[in-house]
Amino acid sequence: MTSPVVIAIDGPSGSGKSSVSKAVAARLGLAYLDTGAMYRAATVWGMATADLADAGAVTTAVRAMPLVMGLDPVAPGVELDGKDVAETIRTTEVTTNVSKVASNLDVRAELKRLQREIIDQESGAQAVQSGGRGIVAEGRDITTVVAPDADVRVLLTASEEARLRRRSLEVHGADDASAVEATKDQVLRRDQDDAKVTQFLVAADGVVTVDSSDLDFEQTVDAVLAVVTQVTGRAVAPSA
Ligand SMILES: Nc1ncnc2c1ncn2[C@@H]1O[C@H](COP(=O)(O)OP(=O)(O)O)[C@@H](O)[C@H]1O
Ligand SMILES: Nc1ccn([C@H]2C[C@H](O)[C@@H](COP(=O)(O)OP(=O)(O)O)O2)c(=O)n1
Repeated sequence: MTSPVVIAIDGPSGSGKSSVSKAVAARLGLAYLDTGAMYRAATVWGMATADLADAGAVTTAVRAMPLVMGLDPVAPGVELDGKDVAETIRTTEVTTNVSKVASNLDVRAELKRLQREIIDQESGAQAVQSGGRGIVAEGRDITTVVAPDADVRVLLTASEEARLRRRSLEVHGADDASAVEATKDQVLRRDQDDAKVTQFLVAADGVVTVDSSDLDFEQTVDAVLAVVTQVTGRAVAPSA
């Protein structure tokens, strides 16, 4: 039996972190943690119970946030106060506001603590006992701050053009000039704001860069799986 593995994946908006990480976790039979979903849930909770302009009140709210993260890569799920908020956390209003909450360093400390707890639970002694195989965690600071000791660390990048086109297709169902323009705030402005508190544009020492600009989705998943095999020696089961 192989010991549990921790795979950390960071990258900018639209680089494919969430979709690729889910596919990698599913292929390897690992748990999946979407840390961006935790910042989004913190934003929903902050908007519902505090004033987002009041950093102290948001911190207090997030410390008491009744959040449950689903770790199944096929159906991850996010629950806040017993309610499924998987769709709410992806609304434009939340996307527009999330960087405000993510730039609060006390909120970051609290979410990092929760993220480490989940990663330990899926990769530590408890996981070995329960037959857990490990976890893929993705976000902006997983390779550098949350899990710098991860077995595999990947920075997933893509050109600005490719990222805008993908997000535009996803959100507006089109990638013509006006759809791409309407996506810029969600991608470029947000990356600019996020880059003030996290370092996800350049790979840190020991982090392998996978550039997906000219790869399709399956090729990107294969490229990340190849890094996993190269770094850990784990063979990847062929897809069904
Ligand atoms: N290599 C790729 N080629 C084309 N489209 C991709 C690729 N990787 C991801 N996508 C698509 O781009 C969109 C954004 O991907 P997502 O995983 O949400 O990015 P991120 O989590 O980095 O913001 C999704 O619709 C996804 O299916
Ligand atoms: N580890 C993380 C993950 C996300 N964030 C912040 C930055 C992002 O704007 C938000 C939402 O992250 P998410 O991964 O859902 O963003 P995408 O829309 O997939 O690009 O959370 C962070 O600061 N640190």
